[in-house]
Amino acid sequence: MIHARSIVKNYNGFTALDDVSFDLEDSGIFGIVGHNGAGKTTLLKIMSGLLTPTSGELLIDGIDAVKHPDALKSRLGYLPEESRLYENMTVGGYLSFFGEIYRMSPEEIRKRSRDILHKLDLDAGDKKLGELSKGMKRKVAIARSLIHDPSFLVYDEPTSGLDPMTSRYISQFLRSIKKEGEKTILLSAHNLYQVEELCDKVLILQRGKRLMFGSMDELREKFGSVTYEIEFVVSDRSVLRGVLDNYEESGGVISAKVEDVDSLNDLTAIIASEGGRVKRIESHYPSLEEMLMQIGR
Ligand SMILES: Nc1ncnc2c1ncn2[C@@H]1O[C@H](COP(=O)(O)OP(=O)(O)OP(=O)(O)O)[C@@H](O)[C@H]1O
Repeated sequence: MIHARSIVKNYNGFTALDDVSFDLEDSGIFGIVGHNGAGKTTLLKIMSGLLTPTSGELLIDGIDAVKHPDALKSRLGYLPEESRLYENMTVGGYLSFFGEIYRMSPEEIRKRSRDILHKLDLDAGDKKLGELSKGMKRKVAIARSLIHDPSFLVYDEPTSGLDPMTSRYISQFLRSIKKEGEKTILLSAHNLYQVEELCDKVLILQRGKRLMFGSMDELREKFGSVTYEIEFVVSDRSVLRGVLDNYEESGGVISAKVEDVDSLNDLTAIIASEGGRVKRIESHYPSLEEMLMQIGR
């Protein structure tokens, strides 16, 4: 469905994207993450035909998006990081304006606007766009991206700057679109918990380069840093010397973090041989946030 090959983008000699490739075969939600300046917006703009890459190939649904970005237009719904709305228009007027650009009939526009606004739980009445709250404005921008029922959505930071309730609502809304199974959604986000929760695949960019790409499970595996939390009791703590140096104790129960499975096996063998008892072992997989913190800029 989407094939990106060796995408490079130079801005006046500065390389913002450096040889980025990936393939997406199915519908679903695909997240792009990375620190500030990693190249997320640049990649999303290229994906939506707003920016031409310096080199590289991009095929979306068989369309060459580098040579024929206009051919993508009717299939694409783009949500920029900050959308400027026409302050004096009403929500209905605004959606009609864009529906007409996509040559939709007044009836189609009315029906589609009603459905989308209902799904987004947005009832702005006759208020002008300039009078709406930030969350409502974001919902209007999302409604606009969907008015022509595109199959491919490119959302730059869809929930940035929104309160937790609105942000959650938009996440759920994206999940409901995903459930319908007809659209591919590409999004960038700094809210990494949201990305973990929503996205089928994640691309991690670091200074313009593809650092990792895959499902959360694949990323965790590649990262290879499962740690273990263990709670146990053992009467003679001196047996832990050299095996477990840092631990906490409360009410006779020792709790500790163990960095790998071999150390965990060594520790549980000692506990058993000393007549102790393991109360709990939990594996801890790194979150996307922990991965990005470890990766650094
Ligand atoms: N028009 C431009 N001219 C020159 N440099 C640019 C331009 N647009 C972006 N850049 C540079 O390209 C790099 C990537 O920018 P981009 O906006 O794609 O990053 P980002 O990952 O979206 O960042 P953020 O998370 O802060 O939004 C940055 O170093 C930025 O300064």
